[in-house]
Amino acid sequence: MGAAVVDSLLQPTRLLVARRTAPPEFAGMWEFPGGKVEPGETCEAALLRELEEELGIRAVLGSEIEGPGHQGWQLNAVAAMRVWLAEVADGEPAPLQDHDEVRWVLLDPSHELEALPWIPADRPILTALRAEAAARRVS
Ligand SMILES: Nc1nc2c([nH]c(=O)n2[C@H]2C[C@H](O)[C@@H](COP(=O)(O)OP(=O)(O)OP(=O)(O)O)O2)c(=O)[nH]1
Repeated sequence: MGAAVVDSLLQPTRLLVARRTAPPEFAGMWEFPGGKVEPGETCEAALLRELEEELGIRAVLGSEIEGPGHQGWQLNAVAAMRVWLAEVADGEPAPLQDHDEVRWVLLDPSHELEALPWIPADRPILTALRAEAAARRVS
């Protein structure tokens, strides 16, 4: 599962993005930090653990960005990923594991976000995230 770490769950304006170092077909591409559930873990606990291991942060989770399927967002023929909004509770995000760079980017306007070479399967998730952020924006 993945985390859409934003600057504020209440009024998200920036997203924390991470650049993968492996495997070769995804190295250099940007993604939502996260990873797989270990035996006996809930999805939420696994996500919090991955954020700590990968980025050195303690986070609080917000709502799930619901995907079209039961398992969330389809990544390829065999894998899917559920994604939660999250906010940093403690620590400064750093690329400790699996990534070589992390960056805060504006959700809207989206040029910077869209211009990054994302893992292609993540683009529909970005669209849903931006729609959620726009809905929360106080006008
Ligand atoms: N974490 C993550 N994985 C993604 C995203 N988009 C995407 O297609 N994937 C793919 C890449 C991998 O093939 C697969 C799972 O990656 P992963 O990072 O959770 O798993 P991993 O086996 O590399 O590492 P781990 O669970 O041991 O931390 O999902 C994304 O936004 N975040």
